[in-house]
Amino acid sequence: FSQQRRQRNAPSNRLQIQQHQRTSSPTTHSSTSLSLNLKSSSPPPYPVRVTVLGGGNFGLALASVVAKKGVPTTLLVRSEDVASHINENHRHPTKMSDIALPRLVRATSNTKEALNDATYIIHAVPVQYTRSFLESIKEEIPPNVPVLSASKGIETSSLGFMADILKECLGEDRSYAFLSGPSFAREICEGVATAVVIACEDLMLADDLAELMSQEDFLVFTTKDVIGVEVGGAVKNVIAIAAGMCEGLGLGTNAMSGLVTRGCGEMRRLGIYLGGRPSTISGLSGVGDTFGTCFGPLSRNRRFGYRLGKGETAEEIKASMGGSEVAEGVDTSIALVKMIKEKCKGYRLDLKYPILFGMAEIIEGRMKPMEGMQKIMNFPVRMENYDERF
Ligand SMILES: NC(=O)C1=CN([C@@H]2O[C@H](COP(=O)(O)OP(=O)(O)OC[C@H]3O[C@@H](n4cnc5c(N)ncnc54)[C@H](O)[C@@H]3O)[C@@H](O)[C@H]2O)C=CC1
Ligand SMILES: O=C(CO)COP(=O)(O)O
Repeated sequence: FSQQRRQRNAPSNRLQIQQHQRTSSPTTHSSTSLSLNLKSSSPPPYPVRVTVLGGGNFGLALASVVAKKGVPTTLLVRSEDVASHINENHRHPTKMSDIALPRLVRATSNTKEALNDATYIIHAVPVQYTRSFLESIKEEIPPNVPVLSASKGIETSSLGFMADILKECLGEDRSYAFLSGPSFAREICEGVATAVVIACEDLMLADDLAELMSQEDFLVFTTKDVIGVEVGGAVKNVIAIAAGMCEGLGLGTNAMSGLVTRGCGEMRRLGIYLGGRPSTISGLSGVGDTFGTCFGPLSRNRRFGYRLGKGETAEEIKASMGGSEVAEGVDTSIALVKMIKEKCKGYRLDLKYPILFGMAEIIEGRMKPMEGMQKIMNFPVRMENYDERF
């Protein structure tokens, strides 16, 4: 990565970001919101420009984070009208439109203009659209520019994680990093304290990105465990659908807590099987994000599950969302089960991953939500943790 940075005329020393109190106030910070007041920093001491791919809620949030550090940030959106609206009004016309974006966020629908001088690219396009989107713009993406992905899930067509899709679309030689953790776009934009983790095999790049984004209210940890982080981000959305469904069915706190805990057990089992670390699964991107998504009010996946529990079908709910918002857990649930069958060896995988398999059946309409819950609850007596046997 140092070599890549030199190629982009940046100094080869690590980012030396001075820390001082932020002078500007967050955009629409409510007086009751918790701010950690930890730190703030000036922009990096050499020219950095960040391009964010994806004008959805999370693209807007991450563009705001970077711009608040004083870094010019370009948001690539698909519609020229949306770009003009953002540039004129400093807010998105429909997504979190009550929230003002920092002035350093500029939007464009012109791919070349967005990408030609990018130092870093942040990818926040939903997983299932990622491949076609990247294929359509990849000629304009300069070589060597590192990509930080913020998307969570598994592609239904390839059964790959974001790391696989990115390498297939943009090449094995480029550096990739992955941001995850409990981080709802709206709370980030409101300046409410948020902690995330950035995973990258190259810890120097993870550190640089963490320093680029860290500020008061946005705390960034790093790890080398890419697979652990990606498993957590994908599986927690499926667990969130299950948690929402539990609530929609009118089940209580005991049932929901039991289900979420057992779901985290399946996440841990899969993560370890695929080469992730148990500590990553119990960290921000695994259990941490599961807490936020299952028990907080903001999750779209949880809302999706709630409606399933109330009797709507997955197709009806998807149709009502109209493609303007994603609940990544829906497609990921189907992909997860196929991927487990393909990659994990063993007999009766459905007994090893009863919640993940059960949720896929419910989402595909092969089992009713209450039937699925009963199946999950009626398991024979066994030890709580399989690792206790060793
Ligand atoms: N919204 C949030 O709070 C968080 C979202 N994420 C992740 O970020 C990723 C992006 O999610 P959001 O920004 O919330 O999306 P969103 O639900 O706000 O919007 C979906 C976006 O997808 C874009 N889109 C639709 N069809 C497309 C296509 N064919 N090609 C390119 N783009 C297309 C639309 O422009 C739309 O803005 C997801 O993987 C999500 O799991 C991660 C953490 C928090
Ligand atoms: O990943 C998220 C928060 O960390 C967002 O979750 P939802 O997509 O369910 O809203």
